[in-house]
Amino acid sequence: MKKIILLGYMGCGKSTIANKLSKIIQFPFVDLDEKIVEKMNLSINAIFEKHGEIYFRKVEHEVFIELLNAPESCIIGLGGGTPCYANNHELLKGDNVVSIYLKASIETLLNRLAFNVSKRPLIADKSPEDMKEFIAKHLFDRSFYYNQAQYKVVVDGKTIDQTAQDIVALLA
Ligand SMILES: Nc1ncnc2c1ncn2[C@@H]1O[C@H](COP(=O)(O)OP(=O)(O)OP(=O)(O)O)[C@@H](O)[C@H]1O
Ligand SMILES: O=C(O)C1=C[C@@H](O)[C@@H](O)[C@H](O)C1
Ligand SMILES: [Mg+2]
Repeated sequence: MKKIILLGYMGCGKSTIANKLSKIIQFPFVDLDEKIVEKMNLSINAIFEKHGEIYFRKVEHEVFIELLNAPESCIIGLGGGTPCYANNHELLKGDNVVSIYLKASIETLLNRLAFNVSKRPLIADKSPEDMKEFIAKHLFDRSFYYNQAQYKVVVDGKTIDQTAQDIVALLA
């Protein structure tokens, strides 16, 4: 049983790359955010609105543990904040775990998030002018946790296929 964990900031491409990788290595892909939505029967936005972020982080931790303990091999796409709360970063080095930080520059993140903020409650209210500064600070705060991953793959300027192939090479 092997768990391949993709982590990184919102918009770095965790879900997109995990979907691609899943087709190449024939491991199922499980998206932690989607599992949380399924379990709570609420959107991520609605969980934040109704219950608040602290509650979201508690559920996120529980669902992450459930996925790690599931018997089958799979690719797990974490939420952008998962490694930064509830000591989840300590779970990135466990037995049978391969954790990979998809590292994106602020410019790449801005481009990829530009038309996609509404489903991401932490940035939904940011104006385009404020976004760059917010991401720069947030990424700085979170980098310590992201850097706890076993591997780092830089995604800037790469196609989805190239990043997926970089990961395949790591896993070989
Ligand atoms: N080369 C690329 N690699 C990955 N994603 C890309 C690439 N080029 C464009 N994208 C786009 O970037 C956007 C963000 O990707 P994605 O939703 O997979 O990020 P994420 O890390 O899962 O974000 P979140 O943490 O918010 O779930 C998507 O719209 C995706 O299509
Ligand atoms: O970066 C974050 O803290 C988040 C990222 C998303 O994947 C969701 O897990 C949620 O919107 C919080
Ligand atoms: Mg995602």
